[in-house]
Amino acid sequence: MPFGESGADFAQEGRAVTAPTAGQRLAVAVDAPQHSGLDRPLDYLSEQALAPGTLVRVPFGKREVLGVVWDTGADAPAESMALRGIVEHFGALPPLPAAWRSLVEFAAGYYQRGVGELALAVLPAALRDLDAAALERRLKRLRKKIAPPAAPAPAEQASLRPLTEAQSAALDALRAQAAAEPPGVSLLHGVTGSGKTEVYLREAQRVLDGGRQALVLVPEINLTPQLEARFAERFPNRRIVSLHSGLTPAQRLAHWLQALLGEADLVLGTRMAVFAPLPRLGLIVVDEEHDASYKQQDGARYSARDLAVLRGRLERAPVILGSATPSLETWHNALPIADGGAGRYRRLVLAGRVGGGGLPRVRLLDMNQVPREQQRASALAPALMQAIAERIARGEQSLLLLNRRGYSPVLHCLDCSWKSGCPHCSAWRVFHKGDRTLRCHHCGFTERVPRACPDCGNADIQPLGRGTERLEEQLAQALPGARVARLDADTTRHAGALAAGLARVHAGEVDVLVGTQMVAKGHDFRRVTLVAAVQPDAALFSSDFRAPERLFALLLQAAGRAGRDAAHAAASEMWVQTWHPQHALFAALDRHDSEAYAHSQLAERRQAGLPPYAHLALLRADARTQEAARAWLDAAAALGSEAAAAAGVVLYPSVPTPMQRVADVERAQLLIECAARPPLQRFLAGWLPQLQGLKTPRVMRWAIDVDPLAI
Ligand SMILES: Nc1ncnc2c1ncn2[C@@H]1O[C@H](COP(=O)(O)OP(=O)(O)OP(=O)(O)O)[C@@H](O)[C@H]1O
Ligand SMILES: [Zn+2]
Repeated sequence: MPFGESGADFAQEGRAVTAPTAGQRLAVAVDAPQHSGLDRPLDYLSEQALAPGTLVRVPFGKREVLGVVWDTGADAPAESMALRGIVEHFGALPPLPAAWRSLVEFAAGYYQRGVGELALAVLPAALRDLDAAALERRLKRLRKKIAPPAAPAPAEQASLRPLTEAQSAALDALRAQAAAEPPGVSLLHGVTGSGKTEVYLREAQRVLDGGRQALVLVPEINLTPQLEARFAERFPNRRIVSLHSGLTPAQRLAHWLQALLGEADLVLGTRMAVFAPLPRLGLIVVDEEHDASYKQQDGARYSARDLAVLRGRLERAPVILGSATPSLETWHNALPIADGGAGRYRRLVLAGRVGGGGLPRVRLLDMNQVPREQQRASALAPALMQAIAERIARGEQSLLLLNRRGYSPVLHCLDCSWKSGCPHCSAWRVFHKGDRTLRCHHCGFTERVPRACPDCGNADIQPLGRGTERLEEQLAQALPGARVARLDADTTRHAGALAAGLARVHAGEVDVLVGTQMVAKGHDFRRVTLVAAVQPDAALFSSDFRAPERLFALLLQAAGRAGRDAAHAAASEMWVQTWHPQHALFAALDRHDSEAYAHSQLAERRQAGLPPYAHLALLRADARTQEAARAWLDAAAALGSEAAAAAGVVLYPSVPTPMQRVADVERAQLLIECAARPPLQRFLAGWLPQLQGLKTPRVMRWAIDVDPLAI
């Protein structure tokens, strides 16, 4: 359907008036928080019959707000005369599809939010500021701006390069899967550089050729501009829109409208895009499905990966979860029941790299063997520095991963015990040498570096530990003439800086790239032959049970940036500087064996009764004092203890969160655990509304996090 016509079908000439005397009764979802008593859709009257999914403006208290017609009643009975009328409806837009409403309804129930709260949170914010007339004007402008796409060229297919055998096999399986009823979920488990993206592209092609829409989710779109470019290049005659938080409100609205109107063929976006309304949805891809950024960390704390799977089921669309290092949840789901798994997904394997190059050789550098003075003098052991110098001499690139930005994580006084703490958080303030500041990475509190120790006046205050800024400086000193670049949140603050930095690496204008995890993900670097993890040990002993899983994924991803050009693969290496070279995680890394590592981790999780063998939720409380937060959680636990016991749900004692104080707010949490999901869900649904009645300190906030990623 050409763009120019699509809106017109839905236009209604009349507008509903504010106070109808009779009419249709509508349940309208509006933004009202869970457990406010108004968290179910509210009843209104409309003179005109409106379909569920229609966007409306309704009076709410003293305001007029955006709402979504959720249900429609029969003709309004007499007593409903007291109901307020809607203000108007957005007749120029088609109603949001039923599957969209089902998705929101499920997500609200599962993550314990109000339906309206979630529905409105996932609609573009710009919609709230528009009335129906303004929206119509927007649509007109949009239609003018966007020329109808040229007909897809049939020649596209011809110029494609041949698939590898593994890619063909995976595609055959995916096609069989897509034709099945229901199509189900496939895990595309492909080592780094195995050509997963090509598989997504071919599947997207099939779906677009069939007149359907494709939804492709990526962890962080800004980190991988290359991926967007690849889709644009492959489908020059298709309309591709993106949805992510980097867009202006107007852009986001325009892209969302094109998705809803069926005008966008392919939506490429971050987690929020899982809620993009797509009337012709035919495929969902979740790239790097293990990535933690699929979990929303505030408001409705949903997992876009999990919702993508649900959405596929609701809309009978095949779902592809792609990763070189699948999450343990996904592993479990992809493991046959006979092998102790859940047998829900089908696993497709791309075992080798495109072009037949091998994966980089892993070299564990035992830091215990490095003399003290050398450790103090440089972040990199001499052998590693030497290896980098050799790369430079050969015209190859090296990539150094250090997950800490700034110059040093803390400053300290050599005389007294002063350290650069944050007065507002339980954290150190990081020394940034570039602008000579101490900055808190949690609350943002920033000050000039003091000239002398604030406690004892000693002028000798020194950086302790190393961040990316310091590593960059040391490399520049140790490798005179080398072109060293750094990519982290500090150097990429300005729009376009990251893309420009990556472009320089791709163009071969950089010899050594230093960066945080943003350099490890997804990039198809062609000249990198050495990757080094400078200081990965901290995660080995974290209190968070998921930390090793995340570290393993990060290191394997990082290793995957080396030797992607088969010509250089044989000489490519992944160095790891560690104090614990015997650790099982490194042994698995050494063999690039994500399968064995996943199995051993799953066995540990099973024994410890942790996800995916148990289901968790976290109740969090923020208050002025730790006592107040804990007292509230304890009262909440007391309220729920009987029902919990009856349901087989365990309520653990309240504890301070690992980062206890942020911006002068004390934080505590209470872990909730159950062996099965449904009783946990039922318990939460019964318990949380009761918490509304608890006596709450004046300054306090609480929130529930279902399937928390970090505990
Ligand atoms: N059939 C093919 N023939 C030739 N080159 C290919 C083929 N498929 C993919 N490639 C190329 O191989 C490289 C690796 O592919 P791609 O980036 O898709 O791998 P990936 O599995 O997504 O990797 P990662 O998980 O590391 O991001 C790319 O440069 C891509 O263009
Ligand atoms: Zn702070």
